[in-house]
Amino acid sequence: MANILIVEARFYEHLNDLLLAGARAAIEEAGHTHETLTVPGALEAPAAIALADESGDYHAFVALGVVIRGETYHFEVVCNESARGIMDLTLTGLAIGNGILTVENEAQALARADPAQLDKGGGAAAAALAMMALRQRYVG
Ligand SMILES: Nc1c(NC[C@H](O)[C@H](O)[C@H](O)CO)[nH]c(=O)[nH]c1=O
Ligand SMILES: CC(=O)[C@@H](O)COP(=O)(O)O
Repeated sequence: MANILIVEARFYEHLNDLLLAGARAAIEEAGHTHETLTVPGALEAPAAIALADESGDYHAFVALGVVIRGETYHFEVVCNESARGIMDLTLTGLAIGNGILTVENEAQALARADPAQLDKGGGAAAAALAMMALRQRYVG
């Protein structure tokens, strides 16, 4: 049994609740345990994962959140830098599934966050578990 940390960037309460439900269901279905850490936004997710990894308590990580385009360039910064930060961590060997949605509007977010629809939270958890298995195979 593995212990998975879900790091949620809680910018939109109702959308994060859906993403969390999907991710938790996928982890429990696979027979693992999970904890949840909440940060203000997607830009804080990579650092939270890096800090939590220092504990040695987690076998994999799932990043969840929703970034919806506003009026300014900040959308690109939040999307690109959170994704880059997570990707950089994966390249150091961490097993991470990225479930941070980057969308144009709330309707797109809802369709993707809802476990009964596209279930991107569950998909991110599945990706984290797949990478954890890969890490266990090659690193031990
Ligand atoms: N606009 C969204 C943000 N913005 C906040 C940043 O992620 C960050 O918390 C802030 O710049 C302070 O460092 N975050 C989201 O997750 N989603 C958004 O739509
Ligand atoms: C993705 C964002 O950071 C966005 O919510 C910010 O909105 P705005 O660009 O209108 O300030």
